[in-house]
Amino acid sequence: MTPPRSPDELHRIGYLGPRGTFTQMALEAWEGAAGREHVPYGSVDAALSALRSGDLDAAMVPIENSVEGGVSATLDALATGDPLVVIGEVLVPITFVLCAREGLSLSEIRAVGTHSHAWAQVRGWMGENLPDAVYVPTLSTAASAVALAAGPDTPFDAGVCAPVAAAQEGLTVLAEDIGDNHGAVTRFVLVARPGILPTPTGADKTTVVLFQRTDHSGGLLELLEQFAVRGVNLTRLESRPTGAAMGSYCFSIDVEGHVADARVGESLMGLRRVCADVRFLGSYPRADGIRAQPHQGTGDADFAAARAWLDGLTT
Ligand SMILES: O=C(O)C(=O)Cc1ccccc1
Repeated sequence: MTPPRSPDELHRIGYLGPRGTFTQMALEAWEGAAGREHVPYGSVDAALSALRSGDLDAAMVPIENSVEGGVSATLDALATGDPLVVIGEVLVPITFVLCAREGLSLSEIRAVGTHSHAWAQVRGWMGENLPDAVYVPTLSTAASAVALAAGPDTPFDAGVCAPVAAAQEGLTVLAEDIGDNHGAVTRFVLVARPGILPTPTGADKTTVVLFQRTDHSGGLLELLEQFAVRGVNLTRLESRPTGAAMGSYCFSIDVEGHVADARVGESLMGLRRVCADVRFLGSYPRADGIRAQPHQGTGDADFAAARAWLDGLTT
């Protein structure tokens, strides 16, 4: 099976479903969404497995939230297993409603179902308005709405989801805009099998996962200085357990710039020398369009001039 080589060749795109999730909104907001098949999956792992096995050409998954931080299910699935690469990102503003089947009032709610990231973002509202409600995890926000609409046998009597999911399922909205942080934004990434490298735009990001050779003092500093000395700015840094042993961590990092930018490429070469493994997870245009401002001595021309100078010393 030949992997797609350009975004035009992506026909079947999966997403964390069902219909009405924030991830579906992200996929619809992606500039290349039109004219492709959008396929819902029950979990991030299911969508990424389908992508790895070739059932999908790409998948949209949540990766980071402005309030709750990284989405571990996605970070861990990308850090291990057959390689995948990020080819695009989308930012979605998040608004939650509390919904239930018709006829139920707020005071009758005993248990609330939703995605763990949604629960973390409405915890304050719940503490004030439903302090005794039990939390029941669901695989997505829309999954709670679909379950409520399907019948009375749910382990929860209300759900937290996007307004569109409550409307689609014909549920009653008991409270609107219940997020504790009204400016919350979630970042979603479009992931594909290796083979597609979006062209540099000047406003790009690169994602990598770094595995250290040994645990030693200054180990993280040693990794970060590969970026620092070349003027590469980090936009996200998270440590995640590798699962190999207690205390064994890898670092999941986003930086400004494209692997084709000399300062980023040279940083990755430096990391390749000092790390046990560097997993390249793609270079792609930034959703916010913010252009990198390389400082003096770190532009492509500076690296090329330094290389020409060195070549001149040895020829
Ligand atoms: O469950 C959803 O709707 C998702 O797309 C995942 C999610 C959950 C909470 C906030 C943002 C994204």
